[in-house]
Amino acid sequence: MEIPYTKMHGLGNSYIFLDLFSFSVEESVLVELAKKVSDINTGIGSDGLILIHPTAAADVGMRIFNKDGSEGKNCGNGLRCVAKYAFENNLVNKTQFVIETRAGNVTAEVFLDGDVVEEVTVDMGKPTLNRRGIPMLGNDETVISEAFEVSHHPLELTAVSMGNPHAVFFVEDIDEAPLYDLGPLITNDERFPEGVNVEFIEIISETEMHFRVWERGSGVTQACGTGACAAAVASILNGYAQKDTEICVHLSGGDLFIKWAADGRVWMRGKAETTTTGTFYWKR
Ligand SMILES: N[C@H](CCC[C@H](N)C(=O)O)C(=O)O
Repeated sequence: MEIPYTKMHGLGNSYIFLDLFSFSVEESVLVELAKKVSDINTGIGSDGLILIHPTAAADVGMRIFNKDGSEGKNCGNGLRCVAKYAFENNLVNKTQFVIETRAGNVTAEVFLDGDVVEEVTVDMGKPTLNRRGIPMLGNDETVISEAFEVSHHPLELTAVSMGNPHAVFFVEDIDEAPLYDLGPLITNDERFPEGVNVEFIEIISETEMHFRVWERGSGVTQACGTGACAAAVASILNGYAQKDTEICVHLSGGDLFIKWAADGRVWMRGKAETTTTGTFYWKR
């Protein structure tokens, strides 16, 4: 099977993109294909697979599959790449358009340098904060700096969904964050029935933070756009930052700018880059 693809990344969070406006792939092979293309040795190498597909519900649709083949419902870095791809490949003929995700529709706006998309802003919509909406076991309250012990480590959890679940923890020193020790335990913790993306945050100021992530289904990645949104929301919920102010989130792969507006909607601004295009020869 010869599969045309484009590899793109948002701050080093890379995906293999398939353009289903001009190519079709069977639903039944997607999980296996996501694992295959993500593998650096026998595939292409990425944090997962993203489909850009036609949809009656929006200008373009996006589906994201993690490195382990599991399907996520949203992907901030992926959305900025989809917006860049859609504009540069004439899937849309405007600079502001709607992208359908499994978590609902979002609006993206591309900003050009010549005829190349340099930066993308996405209105990510409103976060979900009640436990059942995360989803997380327990009463249907919000989870803000709640005691959360894992493997005898006492932590304080703030839970936020951006259409996908995030467990946010604040640490004094980001370089001491227990990302590799506790990330894999928390992501599969039974208190999160659908698993969870795990973020460790070091607050620098009201408008700046350091950020590391263990992603559900992909492990440690260079960046996570929905995670950065969740981190900004969590920092405001805990009184470390303010609404209506752009917060610079320093991820391993670069900076994202997040604002939780007074109307409750979360805005994400950042770059998206094309790495390469090619053909993946898949011997099933
Ligand atoms: N890297 C993505 C998030 C992937 C989320 C996925 N790991 C899941 O929710 O299962 C981002 O930039 O938002």
